[in-house]
Amino acid sequence: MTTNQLVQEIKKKKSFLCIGLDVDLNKIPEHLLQEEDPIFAFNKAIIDATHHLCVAYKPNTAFYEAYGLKGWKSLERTIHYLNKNHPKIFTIADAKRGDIGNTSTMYAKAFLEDLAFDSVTVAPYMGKDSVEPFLTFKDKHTILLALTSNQGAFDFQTKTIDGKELYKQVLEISKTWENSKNLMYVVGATKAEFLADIRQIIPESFLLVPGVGAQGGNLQEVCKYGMNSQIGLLINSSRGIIYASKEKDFAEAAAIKAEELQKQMAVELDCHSKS
Ligand SMILES: O=C(O)c1cc(=O)[nH]c(=O)n1[C@@H]1O[C@H](COP(=O)(O)O)[C@@H](O)[C@H]1O
Repeated sequence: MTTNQLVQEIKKKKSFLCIGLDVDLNKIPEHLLQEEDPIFAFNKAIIDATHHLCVAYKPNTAFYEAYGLKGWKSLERTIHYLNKNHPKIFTIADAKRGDIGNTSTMYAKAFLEDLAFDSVTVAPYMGKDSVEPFLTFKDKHTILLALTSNQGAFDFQTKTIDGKELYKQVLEISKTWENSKNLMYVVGATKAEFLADIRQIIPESFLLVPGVGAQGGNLQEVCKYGMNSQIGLLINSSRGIIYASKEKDFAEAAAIKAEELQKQMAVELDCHSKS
């Protein structure tokens, strides 16, 4: 999917919501455990109930890899279901990969070619040659970790090296890489106060912003400092939506939570279009 297509969908649905499909078998309704593939059954119900409210889904691959081959099969079924039934929805493999060049090429093939996600999250720590293989795929996107939502972000990312914070160097240096137009960046919603500075460096890029809901990030703050002329934001919530209920009404409860966020986003989009 191109960035333009994503922007069109955001405007059409009045939503820049990304729903995180982080499925934990201990947290899903018990009746689903009788299904042949409980993870896919859960995801399908969540997708069927929420697809009109969001523009992206983000399965975090850890939640699938944890269940071995069965988990990988559930991930494959989920992405196939999305690509077949909702081709205009942006898909993110949250895999946080990155390695020496030839290995990164294989990671990129796994997520962008074989599973056919629109994008994959990548760690920048190993540098240019570890990220560039992901950037060669046409109309696919590499979402680079810039300033993450967790407390550990202050261990390295905000440290000053050669007179500048490390996360700012990630943003500046990655902009110079080949096919950098295919880059998006992760900035945690819990770090909204950094967004004004971040927008100085990457005014045009899309940001994936996790951390609203369970981690306490504030949607309005993120919009105030993070929105650009093309909206430029995908705000993710995982647990806050998908585990709204552990009963048979889990999908309806998820839709209610998703709609709450979508409505707040519609207000932000209205204000933005008038300003
Ligand atoms: O790359 C991510 O998506 C990510 C980056 C980050 O800085 N913080 C963060 O929470 N995430 C992911 O976003 C999701 C957040 O989930 P909830 O806290 O349940 O909404 C999880 O899949 C995290 O792995």
